Amino acid sequence: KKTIKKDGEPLRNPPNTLPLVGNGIQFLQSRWNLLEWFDRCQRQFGHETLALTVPTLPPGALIQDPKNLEFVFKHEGLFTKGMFVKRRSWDLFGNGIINADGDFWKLQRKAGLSFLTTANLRVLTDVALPQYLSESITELKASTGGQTVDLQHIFHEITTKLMGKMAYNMEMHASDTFSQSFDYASGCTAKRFQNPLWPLTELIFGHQFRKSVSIVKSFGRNIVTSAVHDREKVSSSDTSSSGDAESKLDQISGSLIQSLLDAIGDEQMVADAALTYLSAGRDTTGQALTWTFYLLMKHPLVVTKIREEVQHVLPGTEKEDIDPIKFTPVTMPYTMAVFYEVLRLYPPIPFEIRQCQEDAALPDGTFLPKSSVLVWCLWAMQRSKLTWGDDADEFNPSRFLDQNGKLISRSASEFPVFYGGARTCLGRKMAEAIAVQVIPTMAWLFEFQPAYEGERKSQTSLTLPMEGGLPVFVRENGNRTGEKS
Ligand code: HEM
Repeated sequence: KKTIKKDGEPLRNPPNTLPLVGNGIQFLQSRWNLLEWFDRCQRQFGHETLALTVPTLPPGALIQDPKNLEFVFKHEGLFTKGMFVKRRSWDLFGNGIINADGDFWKLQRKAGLSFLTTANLRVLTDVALPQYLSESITELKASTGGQTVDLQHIFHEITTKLMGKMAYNMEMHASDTFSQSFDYASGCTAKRFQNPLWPLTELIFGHQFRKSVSIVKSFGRNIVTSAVHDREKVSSSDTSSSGDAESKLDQISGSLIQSLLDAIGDEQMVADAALTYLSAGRDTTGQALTWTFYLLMKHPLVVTKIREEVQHVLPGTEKEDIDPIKFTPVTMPYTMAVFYEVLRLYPPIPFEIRQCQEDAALPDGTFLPKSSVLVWCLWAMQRSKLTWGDDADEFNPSRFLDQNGKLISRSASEFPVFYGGARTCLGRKMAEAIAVQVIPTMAWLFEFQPAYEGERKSQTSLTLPMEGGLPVFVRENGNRTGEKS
């Protein structure tokens, strides 16, 4: 029987590997402890590839070297999600793009590309986002009387409304039953990757999970029904429009679901695809904004610099004059650097798993037999001093800027937050467009103070939601000069 080897020898084991159970007990820990354990692996072993063993599961390897990751990105067909990932995430995502390979993946990717066009992103930045941002600002202004506000909810609401309207032509909210059921189901799906006995555990404790999945699936069917209804309405009505901002948004609303219906046809599969896009688009971005403000509250000098950038782009701006449309990745390099630095330390997708479809050899000489499982932990890799220097643990947005203040781009293998190669994230530009408007607008208008003590952690999920949200006190920022108050 072939085994994972390097230079004819088994790989070294990570810390806390036990006889018989290998890393099985380790994986049963909470998400937060697991992230810390992966971080210990990179601190102790650098870029070395390590063995991961869990009884009953295929042999695994933990890769930590960007060179190995580059190889994985270049050989998408060799390292796919495979049955290991699909079996665990099937209930939630079915045939959705995150789970799909081959032609069905291509169809969904093509539909996504026709949704995320430059013209549609322009409607997002010029019409939809300013509108939803302004609704959140109104809510925050109404909360300056000393009550606590959950910023994670505020950001989740912005991204939910955006995806709901633009992708599906539906009004969606972060507090919808669907959203809560999805969060619960996502947590249970993540636990399946940590617990080899999940089929048994769910047989006994899986009632709530099954209920949540059923609510999520029924919501997916609603999205499709509503899209089919929209189609019938459009074909029987006059489609001429005035060309004003509101009608531009109406024209493109639902373009993702319509492209999916065109490309796939089968309504159950379209529902799976729609739910997957919804999760990919709104959760990641909402969470990234939440961690951004968590870090900004700890780093007031960074807030000052963001405000200076606002002043530079909008000179003479007064209290209520802020025009977020002017904030773009080109005009706001410092804000972009802040966003990238947050993504480095708090990657919304903190782990990745792939399965070898054939025997393979990594650039560092590791041999992987067919069906082996390959794991990398972005959370840990992006804290590596070998890749990011001695200050890798510090929040330092300047590492993404050159001497002239221009953004430095890092290779996908060193900075894999948006993945790399053929399956690189389709929504990167959308996420950046949202971040570059939301961060400076909120930082300019408000002062946030923590309404919690200690550190915030992530709850177990497929992405990186903050456990318990981000409760803050809000007050309006009286000082618009960009200087520290
Ligand atoms: C900060 C925000 C975001 C981050 C960090 C992020 C990260 C990622 C990562 C790591 C993957 C690869 C996942 C995997 O296959 O295991 C991915 C895929 C994907 N992302 Fe994003 N994403 C973000 C925002 C968005 C947005 C706004 C959209 C818009 C709809 C989006 C759409 C997608 C899609 C469709 C895929 C699947 C691509 C494929 O398999 O070909 N993402 N993203």
